[in-house]
Amino acid sequence: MVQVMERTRERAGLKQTAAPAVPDVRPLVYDTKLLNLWYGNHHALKNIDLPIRENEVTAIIGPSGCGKSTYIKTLNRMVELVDDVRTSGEILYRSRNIFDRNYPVEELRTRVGMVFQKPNPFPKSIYDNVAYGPRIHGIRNRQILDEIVEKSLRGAAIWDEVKDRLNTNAYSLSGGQQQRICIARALAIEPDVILMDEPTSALDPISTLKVEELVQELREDYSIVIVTHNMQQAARISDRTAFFLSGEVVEFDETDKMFSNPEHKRTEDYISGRFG
Ligand SMILES: Nc1ncnc2c1ncn2[C@@H]1O[C@H](COP(=O)(O)OP(=O)(O)OP(=O)(O)O)[C@@H](O)[C@H]1O
Repeated sequence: MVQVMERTRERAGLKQTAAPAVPDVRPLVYDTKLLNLWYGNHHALKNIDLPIRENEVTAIIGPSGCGKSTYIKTLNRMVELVDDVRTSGEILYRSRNIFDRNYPVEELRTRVGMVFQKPNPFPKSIYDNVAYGPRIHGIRNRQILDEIVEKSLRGAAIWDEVKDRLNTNAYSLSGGQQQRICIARALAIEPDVILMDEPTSALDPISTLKVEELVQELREDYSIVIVTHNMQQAARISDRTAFFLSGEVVEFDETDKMFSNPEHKRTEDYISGRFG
């Protein structure tokens, strides 16, 4: 078993990049308490307890259909866009329950940006894609917008590649570049948290590497929750990992610990590739 773990870690490049031990003291951004979610009669999330801490990358892993996307979409209440969804329990964001009747969901979505599996830029120029959110929030001053666009594109590590063609349609970019434009678009609203739902699954290996490096850098300023099918990716870039199975959190721990010495047999079987 130890050998299998070692191989997983080696494949993940963990020996070179292992993050230092994660202190348990960073403030909570989210605290999920006994969260249950049903799509109609289908019980998709079961008694989820999960803390998410500031300036950390929290990875959500698990086999297809285990509830990863559902969970991440619950964090910004996007899941409510689906008909016939019911929840119980609490998700505290900065100590306030986002399910409270009078919780301002629009405000939540300005604090919590999201990047999806497939790059989904608008059919607009690179500039307009990034300026979209700030404009919605009423910023019209061109100089301020220019500054936001540049800062966001720099933050998404794509400024140098696009600075001479900001008026080009974002669709003309490669998939990997489009995904970084989408990350810049998320950064432009100055979020507190960035949710990423399999952000590299549609990208080639080089673009994947760029997005992974970017996630590492963004951790300095943001708290990141990333859903990934790719265990090596979770091992490479996250501080903590939650392993979901059939709608439950089987194990949640520091990533290094989970990948070297998992607590539960089901985690060990999954990360060593025995199922999923
Ligand atoms: N809109 C929906 N209506 C009904 N059931 C749904 C809906 N979306 C997801 N489900 C079900 O909820 C469960 C969890 O789905 P979810 O998409 O969260 O899983 P996942 O772990 O993200 O899967 P994948 O890795 O394949 O994307 C699955 O059984 C799925 O079929």
